[in-house]
Amino acid sequence: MDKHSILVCMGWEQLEIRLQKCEGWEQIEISLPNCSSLQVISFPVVQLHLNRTAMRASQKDFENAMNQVKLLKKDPGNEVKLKLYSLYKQATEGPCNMPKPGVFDLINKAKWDAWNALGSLPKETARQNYVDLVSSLSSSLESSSQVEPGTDRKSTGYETLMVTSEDGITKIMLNRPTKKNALNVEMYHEIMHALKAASKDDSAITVLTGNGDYYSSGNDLTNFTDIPPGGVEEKAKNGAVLLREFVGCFIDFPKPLIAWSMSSLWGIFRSPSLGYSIAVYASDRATFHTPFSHLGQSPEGCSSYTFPKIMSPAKATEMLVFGKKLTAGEACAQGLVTEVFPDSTFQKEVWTRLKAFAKLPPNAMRISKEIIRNREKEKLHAVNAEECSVLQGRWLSDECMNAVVNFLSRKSKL
Ligand SMILES: CCCCCCCCCCC/C=C/C(=O)SCCNC(=O)CCNC(=O)[C@H](O)C(C)(C)COP(=O)(O)OP(=O)(O)OC[C@H]1O[C@@H](n2cnc3c(N)ncnc32)[C@H](O)[C@@H]1OP(=O)(O)O
Repeated sequence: MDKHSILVCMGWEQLEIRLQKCEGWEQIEISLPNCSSLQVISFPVVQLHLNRTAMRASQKDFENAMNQVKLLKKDPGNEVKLKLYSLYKQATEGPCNMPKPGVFDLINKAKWDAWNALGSLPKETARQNYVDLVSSLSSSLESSSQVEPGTDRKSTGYETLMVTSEDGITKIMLNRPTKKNALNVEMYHEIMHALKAASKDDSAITVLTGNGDYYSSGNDLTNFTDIPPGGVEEKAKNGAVLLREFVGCFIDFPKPLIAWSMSSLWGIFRSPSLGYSIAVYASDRATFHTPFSHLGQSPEGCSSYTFPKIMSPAKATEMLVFGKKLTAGEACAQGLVTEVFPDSTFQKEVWTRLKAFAKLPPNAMRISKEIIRNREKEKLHAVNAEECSVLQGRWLSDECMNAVVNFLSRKSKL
């Protein structure tokens, strides 16, 4: 009996396949890396040949996969993009042949690390892995886009949120607790989607909150590391467009919006969710922090306009310019928070109030909100545009870059 062994890479796994001839059949033993037992499968010879041919991605498959990547509707995230980049480079140029970028060149260093980590992986295998990865991405993104646009996307339809509707209340909960609910680009888009859906659903009020010990730690600082081919200028421009649209959704949101904060709330999510909510409930252990200057940035979410109006200009300066952190009690005393409850009874107290509010006539609430906010809308959109334009410049500054590098290299925590 003839017996030989080959190693085949499928996706990220390496399989050992042993072949043995057996009267017109070939028997395959597949050894999986994390599995002690061997699986034995018998195929007719002809089928085996077909399968083995199918394992090798052709140049055409590779080119198709490259085109498919350009058509992906949803950002697959930095980690996947780095994998795609490294496999592409390995498949087209072989092992990493670039000098290692400097420590401050975050993006190119991440790319270099990813490519270098592939070592001497053969070009053909890298090509196959690239094709497999793109194919798995296309199918997972297709299945997530099968959700009907405009229909009520429940928790499972979102990657970064949990959205539920009951008792006339739509609850949008940020759901990246391991990252302290930092807002990555996907979360910005999903929040906008969830707000648009909530504005049309049959609930009377909408509640915003966060899962875990942080309501939100603000903008995900790794958003600054994923630089497109157009460079940092293009990144900053896209960031300003995204931020303007994001804040615009809060300005235009028609229903009563209630922020429910049991925990710390930082930066970007704090300004719109406090500035435009008609009520903000906080547990007595919640804190509120806008470290814009610490990060070399400037106010957003219309806070440069709404905070001095809600608080006093002097108190707003302490918060927005000097980054003073407020306790729930202080924020309540200054009008940013509606009411503070002891942590132990917070859920019960707030939920009781929300259920009662949700029974009020929804149209009356919507119209009342409109009349309170409408004459400010134009002004808010103008302030939003101005803040985004100033921030676009700040994102290109050394002050901002250094602050982000310090956080990412764990030199500073605010
Ligand atoms: C050009 C870019 C375009 C972008 C798109 C638009 C952007 C609009 C931006 C508008 C301006 C926004 C301003 C702000 O939001 S300012 C606020 C920014 N936030 C911060 O500075 C907070 C940073 N985080 C911390 O200081 C600490 O994490 C924190 C005190 C919040 C908690 O500390 P703790 O010790 O309890 O927990 P860890 O630090 O271990 O955190 C756990 C993991 O979570 C990650 N994390 C937390 N916060 C962030 C964040 N904001 N961005 C990225 N990652 C975050 C942290 O790294 C840990 O991850 P690992 O477990 O993987 O290490």
